Formats: sequence, C-alpha cells, structure tokens
Amino acid sequence: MSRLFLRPFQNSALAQEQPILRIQNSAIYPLGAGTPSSPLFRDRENSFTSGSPRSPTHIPPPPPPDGLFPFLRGRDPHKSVSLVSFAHRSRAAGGAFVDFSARYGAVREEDKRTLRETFFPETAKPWHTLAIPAFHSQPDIPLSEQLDEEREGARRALFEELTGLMGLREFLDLPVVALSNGQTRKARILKALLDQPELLILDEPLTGLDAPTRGLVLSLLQKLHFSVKPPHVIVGSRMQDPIPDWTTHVALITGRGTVKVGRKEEVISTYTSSSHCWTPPIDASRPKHESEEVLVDMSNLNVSYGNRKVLKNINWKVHANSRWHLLGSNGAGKTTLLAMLTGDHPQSYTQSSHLQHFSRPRAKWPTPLLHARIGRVSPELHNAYPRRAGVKVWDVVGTAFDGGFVPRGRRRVGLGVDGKELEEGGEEECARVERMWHVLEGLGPTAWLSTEGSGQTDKSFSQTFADRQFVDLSPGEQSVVLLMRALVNQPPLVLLDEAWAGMDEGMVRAARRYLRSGGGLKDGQACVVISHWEDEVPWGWEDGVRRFQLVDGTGRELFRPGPQ
Ligand SMILES: Nc1ncnc2c1ncn2[C@@H]1O[C@H](COP(=O)(O)OP(=O)(O)OP(=O)(O)O)[C@@H](O)[C@H]1O
Repeated sequence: MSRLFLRPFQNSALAQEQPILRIQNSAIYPLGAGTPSSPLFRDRENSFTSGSPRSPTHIPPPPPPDGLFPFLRGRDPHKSVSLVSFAHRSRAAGGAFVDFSARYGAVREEDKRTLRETFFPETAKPWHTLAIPAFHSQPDIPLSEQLDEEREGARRALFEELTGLMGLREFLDLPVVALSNGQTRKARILKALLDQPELLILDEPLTGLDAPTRGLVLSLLQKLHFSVKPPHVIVGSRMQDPIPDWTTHVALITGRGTVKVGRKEEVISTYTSSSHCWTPPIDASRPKHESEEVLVDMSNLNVSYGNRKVLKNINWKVHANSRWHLLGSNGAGKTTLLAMLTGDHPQSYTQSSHLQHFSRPRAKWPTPLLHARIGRVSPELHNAYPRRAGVKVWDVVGTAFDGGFVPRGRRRVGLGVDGKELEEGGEEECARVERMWHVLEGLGPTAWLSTEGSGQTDKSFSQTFADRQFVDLSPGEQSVVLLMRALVNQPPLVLLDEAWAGMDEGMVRAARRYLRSGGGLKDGQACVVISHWEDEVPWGWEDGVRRFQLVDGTGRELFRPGPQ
C-alpha cells in the first residue's frame, strides 16, 4: 500500500510557519472501523503489532489548537478545502449490491438528473427548478452587489473555458448515470477547480483517464500553480504515476503503514534506492496461439440510446486462448462493448443475429451460467460489490465458483452444479480449495511484498490475508481480491477493465507476473484487458497480444507497426 502524497507550497515562507496540514503522533484507523481494529497508519514503525486491539494508550492525542489545516488560521475548512476522491464504496455505504447495469437500459426517473443539474446547477437556465437565482440576469441589482456579479461572471467564464478544454460541453445535459467513467471523473475535477479552493486535494486524479486527458489535467494543475492566487494542492498518487515538476514535498507511505515526509528530492531518493533491491524473476511466457474456437462473435453490432449511437457496426471475434488489449479514449464505448460481451446490456438480448456468446444467442443463456463462464473486474463491479461486515477475503474470492455475490458452501467455495453442497473432501471441493490457495499466493501479499522482509512464512501471510474482512482492505487490496475472484474459477473468458485501479507498484507487478507466467491463466482461456496505461497490459506484441481500438463507437483492429 505505497502511495505518494505531493505537497506543493506556493509560499514557502508562510509554509514554514503555517503548515498546510499537520498530523502529529497519530495512529489512523479506517473510517467506521470497530474495535478491535488495526490502524492504517501508525505514528511509529513499532508502535503496534499487526492486529493488536485498540486501547486507550493508542488513541491519538487531541488535535492541535490550530487544527488539521493550520494555514487556514481558523477559517472554515468546508469553504476553503475541496476534496476530489474516487475511492470506492466504504464500509459506511453498507452491504447491499448496487445494480450497475441501470445505466445500460432506459434511464429511470430517479437517475434523470443531468450533469449540469448535479455538478453545476448555477449554470442551469433561470426557469429551471435547480437554478440558483443569483446567477441569472437581474436588471434591478443594487450597486453594492455588482462586485459579486463580477465574480460570478468570472466564474462563468472559467466554467465555459474548462468545459470546452475538457470536452464536456456536449454532455452537460445528459443524465449523470449515462456518462462514462472518465467523463464523470473529468466533471468532478472540473467542479473542484471551479470552486477555487485554498487547498485542493485530489486522490488519484489520473486513474481511468485517457492519455490526452491526463496531460490536460496535469497542465491545468500547472497553470493553477502559476496563477495569481494559486491554491495549495495535495495529490494522492501511486508510486508508478508521474510526479509533476512543480511538486515541492512528498509524503511516502510505506507498506508498513508509516509515512515519510520531506522535500521531494530527499524522499524520492530513499524510495528509488530501496526499490532497487527487487530483481524481477525470469519470465517464462511464450507467444499465445489462439484456437479456432470463437467464444464471442460480434458482427455489425450496434448500440444506441434514442438518436445517440454509441457502438456502430462492430465486427469482433474473441477466440479461445487469445489475448486482447481493448483501447479507446474516455467515452469511446469500451464499457458498453464489455456489457455486450458479458450479456449485462439489455440490448444484448435483441441483437441475436449480431451477437453470439459461446455459439448461442444471449437469450438462450441463463444469466448465472453465462456469468460463471466469464471472469471479470471492472470499475462498476468494484463499486457495486457488497461490503458486508464479517465477509472475508476468502469468501469474496470463493463466490466466483457460483458466479454470484453471496458466499456459499461448507468451505465457502460454492455449491455443485445441482445447487447442493459439494461432497466433503471430494475431488471437486479439494480442487477448488487448492485453486483458492493458488490465487491467494500468486496475487496476495506473498507476491507483492516479497521484498519487504516481514519474517512471516508465505503460507501464514496468505492465511492472514484470507482471513481479513474485505470491507477493511484498502481500495488497491480490494482490486487485488476482485482480480483473484475473476481468475480463481479459470473461466473460458476473462475481462479485466481497469483491473489495476488503486494497486501500488508491487501489486501491479505481481498481477502482471501471475497473468503472464504464474498460472493465472491456463491454456484455452481468452483474456481482454482494458487500460489507458499501455504498460499495465501484461502482454506486448511479442507475446501475441492483439489490439482492438474504439474511436467514437467504431471499432478496428490495430496491427503491429512494421519496421521503419
Ligand atoms: N444510457 C445512456 N444514454 C445516453 N448515452 C449513453 C448512455 N450510456 C452511455 N452513454 C454514452 O455512451 C458513450 C460510451 O460510454 P462508455 O461508458 O461505454 O465509454 P468508455 O469508453 O467506457 O469510457 P471511459 O474510458 O471513460 O470509461 C459515452 O459518450 C456515454 O455518454
């Protein structure tokens, strides 16, 4: 769980006296965690033993009199600090499953609020119920309020500039539920910039954004940095993400839950020197040869919402044993295409002459049987997966065998095809348990913390992880568990959409290794990876990966560029 927090100070003299953020001698627990619980961060490396119960001596001291944000000098943080976090559902959100396929059908009444109404109600037309009256032309406005009007005028101009720059203008009046992941993220960042806070906190702002948009967000932040009244900015990012030049300070979070804070150059140098201890293992993967068998067949496939066509005449065949990278900028149609691949999209039922799953039309597949043949990870699934208290990592991974979300069976590795308990100690039960340990060891802490010298044996490491509650894990660890769930049952088709979200460098490395050569995929399985980061795809051209690109709803295969 290593991440960076970047702390640029615009006014370093002031920063010396008045830190932006002050957290001292504190152990920090997950929000809503009960007792006993282990802290996410601790004040000293040896102040807690893993899993030690919380006791009065460990409770952090009372907050300093000048608060968490001393630079505010008593001003209200709610008005001065903007936080944009894309963290997945927390424990507080409860254990229910969220129906993420709602956006694929007709938009329901409760989901009809548009992007403009949700994020920028002040720009709605004057007669709109959600409009804030002060934003609209009022001829009798008193002189004393003209200054306010000027400020609002400037804010409107900034809104126009930013919506144009971020390519969001045409989506302002679409329901938020219909927006792609990247479009929603862009809107949230825009909203925060528009509020012109004194402190802007962005948690992993680049995840899920295509390369041009990442460049755009970084250049907007840089522009802010050189503006007349620049805000302080704290960016939470992964080790592997770029650190902008204008960063002055870094807080490095180690896998042991301690934080090293200092000027950028000092902290980064300690990180790079320790990371050199790791030597990548020899990779034994070989180019894949796909088989003749077609798992999913799309021919002239279309998806539209009213007049809006989002997939146009798609022709794509996914063969057994193939490896695909599905690419496309934000809003190009990747998630929609995946929903057709999984059969979650209502229009997958009406396109039987254009879409076949395992040689049958969608309507011929009972949904649980189809889902058991497709392992998947996606931001939608990550968000929707129930976070019930008491459900362990082992339980979540084991739900893959039934294709559902409720842990079943004596050993929590599912039931038999007849819906009955598996034979105790029988071949099937043993094979499933063995496979559970395989993914836990191949993708779990044994694999990703191999350099950190914990002193624990491999098996006990995996056992400890298997027993942890899913709801208590960091977003990166939850991503790892959902990846284990997608792979444990070795289904014919595996779909990995932004599967690496929130994972740190060690986790990504372990996942790539496991997929390439660690037994994550067996012969015959096909795998489609969606990622905006080329280096997250476990296979390159030399491994036989194929690339399918969507551009504004149309698709084509990309071929390896020839020698110059
Ligand atoms: N119910 C809907 N009504 C209207 N438009 C929709 C609906 N659902 C999706 N869209 C539009 O379809 C387009 C494709 O969305 P999709 O989520 O498939 O994109 P994506 O390639 O996965 O993007 P991202 O990389 O940002 O996740 C988007 O422009 C989106 O606004």
